[in-house]
Amino acid sequence: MAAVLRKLIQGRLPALAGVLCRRSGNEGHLFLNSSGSTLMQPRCGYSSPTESVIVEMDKATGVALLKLNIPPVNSLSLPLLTELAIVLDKLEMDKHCRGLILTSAVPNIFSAGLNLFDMMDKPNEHYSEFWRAVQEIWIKLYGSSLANIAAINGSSPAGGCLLALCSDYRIMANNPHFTIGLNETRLGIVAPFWYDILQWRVHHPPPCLHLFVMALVFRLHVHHPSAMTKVTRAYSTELKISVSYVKQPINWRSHEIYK
Ligand SMILES: CC/C=C\CCC/C=C/C(=O)SCCNC(=O)CCNC(=O)[C@H](O)C(C)(C)COP(=O)(O)OP(=O)(O)OC[C@H]1O[C@@H](n2cnc3c(N)ncnc32)[C@H](O)[C@@H]1OP(=O)(O)O
Repeated sequence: MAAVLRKLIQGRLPALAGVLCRRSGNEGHLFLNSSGSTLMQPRCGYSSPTESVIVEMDKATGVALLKLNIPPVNSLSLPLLTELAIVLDKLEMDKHCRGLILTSAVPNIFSAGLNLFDMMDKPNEHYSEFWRAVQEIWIKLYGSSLANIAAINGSSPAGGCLLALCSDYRIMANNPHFTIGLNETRLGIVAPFWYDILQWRVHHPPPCLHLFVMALVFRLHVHHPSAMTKVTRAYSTELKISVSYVKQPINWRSHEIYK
């Protein structure tokens, strides 16, 4: 580990971090894994062929539990990012799925962030594909129509922190040995500008909280229609504003950047 970090710090890391790659438009691969075989034979709903993302679907609640399962540290390699993207697409299209919880099957580690070996000594084409895959995960998780929660059950530096920030809610195990944050700046990696957007959302939670409150209001409305009609009307405008904040990076204006 130390040797890898030293090599990166010595400046051999290609200055590709933060470069946003254009989408290649090859979304046709969505239901194939990186080697081209079909994906996700049913196992509690879904599973990825290499089990690098374990999916346990609770049919009663419609909540899918996604466990990253690439020991030793769940580093986000191109194959893992690709499989995760495919699983997310599949869940998004499952009309029984209402939400997902992203966690880790590896003890004490949520994710070590981007795979350092995917960022060194590779041809330029690889870097393009890799950063496109990173960006895709951001778009898919943050832009998901499913409620998503990160259950951070271990250390989660850099890109691991990204996964957590992409979720609607974050819950982290209370363990002083678990770390989270942006250590990648020490390696000279500049997080892309959209990372700021994610941080902004976490540091400015009112819209998200507001949505939560609104969900409760609507629920009350269903059970006590007469009492709640006025309240619901009063909040409906606010709700629209909140939704636009919460899903801000995927509105037409910002989405255009990634076409
Ligand atoms: C931020 C999001 C926005 C945009 C993306 C751009 C910015 C993001 C950049 C990144 O994500 S860069 C990656 C930064 N990540 C790190 O620097 C993590 C470094 N790793 C650690 O801090 C620790 O390994 C640990 C995750 C806390 C786990 O510690 P532990 O003591 O349990 O394990 P150990 O250090 O012995 O590692 C075991 C094994 O795993 C290999 N390893 C660790 N991290 C990575 C990694 N990111 N990529 C590839 N491989 C990794 C490590 O080399 C060891 O392998 P070995 O046994 O063969 O030596």
